[in-house]
Amino acid sequence: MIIVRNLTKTFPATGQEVLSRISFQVDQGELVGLVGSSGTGKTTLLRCLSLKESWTSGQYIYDSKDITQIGLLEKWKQQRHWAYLEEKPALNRNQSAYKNVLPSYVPYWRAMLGLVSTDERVTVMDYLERVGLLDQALEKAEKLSGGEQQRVAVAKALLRGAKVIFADEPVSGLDPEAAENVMKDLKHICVKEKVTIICIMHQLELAEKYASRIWGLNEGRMVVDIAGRRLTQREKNLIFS
Ligand SMILES: Nc1ncnc2c1ncn2[C@@H]1O[C@H](COP(=O)(O)OP(=O)(O)OP(=O)(O)O)[C@@H](O)[C@H]1O
Repeated sequence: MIIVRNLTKTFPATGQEVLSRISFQVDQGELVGLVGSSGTGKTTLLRCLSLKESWTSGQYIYDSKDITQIGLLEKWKQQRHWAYLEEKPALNRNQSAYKNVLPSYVPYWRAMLGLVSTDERVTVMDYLERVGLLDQALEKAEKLSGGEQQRVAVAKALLRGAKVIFADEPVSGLDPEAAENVMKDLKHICVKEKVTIICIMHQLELAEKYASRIWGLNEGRMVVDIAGRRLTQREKNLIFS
């Protein structure tokens, strides 16, 4: 479970308060759709939650541990339970999906030398199957569609044992069908693997359809925090006005 109290972020260079006293609670296995107009602080919120960005103030509790009180080493260990999915996954385009995923499960040097046991190979293939990529496992990453590349990134996160995935617009740039498929995958993973996913979404309809929780940000404030469903016009006005 994640509990955040009064998260505030000011960038020292500009003095701009980008996030203002944001508080929420998220249970394990939730799929949170984070929506809001451009420049309202969605990426900054995701980066703060994944500790890629420092907090100006606030309290952060994850699995009953107060993250705001722990040292650098503990924070680094904590981050290993989390994965950050970029809009465009950083994959080795000349390597197969399988080889891209392998180092997330076995040490890099063993993956490079091919020193992989049958058990490890089966586990990696099993995870590729879970994200619907079994048939494309040996396909070079450059041959995979945008949606399939996102699935490779998800398989990597799952193999690393990620309990929380922060996804920065994972369906941006995908055609509508691919976007729906990625969202279905993410939803499936939340339910089956009990992974929590916090996902920036530009398409409100997808958030309404797939998210179990919707957060609306407006000028750095959380103006809507509701269970996933169609938003009322009033809620849309609060977020997008
Ligand atoms: N490193 C930084 N230093 C100073 N200001 C920043 C920095 N990063 C972001 N900002 C500012 O913070 C505000 C929120 O930016 P952010 O990228 O979080 O918004 P967003 O909602 O994700 O936007 P978009 O939907 O366009 O990606 C913007 O005004 C931006 O200029």
